[in-house]
Amino acid sequence: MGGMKYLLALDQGTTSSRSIIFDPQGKVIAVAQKEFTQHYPQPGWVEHDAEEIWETQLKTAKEVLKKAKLSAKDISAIGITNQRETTVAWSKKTGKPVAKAIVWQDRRTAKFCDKLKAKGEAKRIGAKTGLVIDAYFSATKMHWFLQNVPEAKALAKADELAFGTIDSWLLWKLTEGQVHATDVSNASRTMLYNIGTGKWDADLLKLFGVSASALPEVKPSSGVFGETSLLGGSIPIAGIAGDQQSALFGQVCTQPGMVKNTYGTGCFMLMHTGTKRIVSTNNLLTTVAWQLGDGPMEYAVEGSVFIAGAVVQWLRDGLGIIKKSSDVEELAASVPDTGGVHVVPAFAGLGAPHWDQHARGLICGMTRGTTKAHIARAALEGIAYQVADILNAMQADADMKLRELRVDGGASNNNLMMQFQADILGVPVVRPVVTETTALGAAYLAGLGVGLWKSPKEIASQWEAEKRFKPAMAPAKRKTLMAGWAGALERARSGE
Ligand SMILES: Nc1ncnc2c1ncn2[C@@H]1O[C@H](COP(=O)(O)OP(=O)(O)O)[C@@H](O)[C@H]1O
Ligand SMILES: O=P(O)(O)OC[C@H](O)CO
Repeated sequence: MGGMKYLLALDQGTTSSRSIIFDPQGKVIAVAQKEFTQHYPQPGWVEHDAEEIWETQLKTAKEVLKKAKLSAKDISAIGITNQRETTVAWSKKTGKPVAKAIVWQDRRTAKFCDKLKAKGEAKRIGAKTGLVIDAYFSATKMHWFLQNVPEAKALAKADELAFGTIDSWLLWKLTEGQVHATDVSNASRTMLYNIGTGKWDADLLKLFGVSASALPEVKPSSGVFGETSLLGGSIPIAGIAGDQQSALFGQVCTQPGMVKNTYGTGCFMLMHTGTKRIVSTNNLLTTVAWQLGDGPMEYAVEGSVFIAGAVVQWLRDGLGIIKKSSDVEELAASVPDTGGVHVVPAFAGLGAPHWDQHARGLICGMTRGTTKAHIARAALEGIAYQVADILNAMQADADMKLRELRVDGGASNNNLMMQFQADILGVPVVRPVVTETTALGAAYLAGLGVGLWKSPKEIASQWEAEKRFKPAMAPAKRKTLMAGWAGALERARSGE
């Protein structure tokens, strides 16, 4: 493949490490993927071995080059995109992690979060970071390391401790300990970064006991971070973004008001708001979308649903009513509606816009005629209703009506669910040809970082729709169904 240069995206997700090579037209050339171990040492705890993350990531990067029959000299730049918030603590001297990484889903700091809320910290933290107080974000995880891991405490005292989200950890390993940096989008998920000033916030560092010297340098999402020589030649690392922001970029939602929703294990909906920082009055998060080179900081509002595709896994593994995830569509389509059944998949509490840590899942509205098909259909609709709650909150925050919703992620392949989503939203749902949008976003950022393109405008024409789902439900029916969902949701809530 002489002459042409390619982009390599490293997509480090919650359950697997992936590497994808794209050509300059944004077409996938090759993919390599490796799952890694999830550690659940106690109820509510979720950990990853940072060394295993690095090893699987490096392996897939080498493998994807082999598959594509390319070498380092054929790659213009590397882009990193990652599961967000997950926190690694390591020694700057030895480069070794002091403990397992604490994953974004880990709830061990929920009590500490309750204390912070009781102390009335929500307003100050919200104003500085755009986040709500929740165990989800990195700051309380860093605090936990400092309180509970003696080596972290000792290294912090000697000024030899490094903290980082997964992007920083991979960058450190790729540059063999030369670069300790992160990008603005990942920094914005730590709860230590002031998204207005663009700096680590001194008050918050004090509140969580973290010293600035342990934190990575914050840089634009696109631009050269460093170089790696581990793939058989020197390659610049020129783009970094958290996976949801990266998917927003890969969906080319680069104009204010454009929205994407990713249907994976959970759902993450982001609306680009340009250089304007919208403060949600409906319990959504304000987050940094990206910063391109020396351009301005761009923002997004975000709603996160903790359980989406995971409810389909539960139908498969918990109830055993389907063999594989994709079977759910045929089963659900075998009945014309749910027969009044609702499934509220609040297995891990409720995320945005409800933020109820203690809510639990339920199935309601069953009659003697209810079958597994009704339950399967209601489970899919339960995903779509949660997304509708978020979009309604977003439209209220931005005071606008959405023109179309761009979708991606494994569960977006479900046509029945996508049609119901369009129906219940009253907004067209559009699925692109390239659904590897997370990795594509990182490739785009890296390409911009080395000047392969001059601006996102040059990339916009690469986005192409594969299927468009048009809303076909009468508004009165939509209203009745949404009211039914609201009733079910109320029953699932903890009353906290
Ligand atoms: N056809 C389908 N219908 C509904 N859900 C599906 C379908 N195919 C896959 N899923 C769900 O999508 C999720 C996998 O999507 P993926 O984007 O790979 O997730 P993640 O990146 O969070 O691991 C799983 O939870 C799976 O149950
Ligand atoms: O790794 P994913 O795709 O499940 O995404 C995780 C999110 O970034 C968590 O905020």
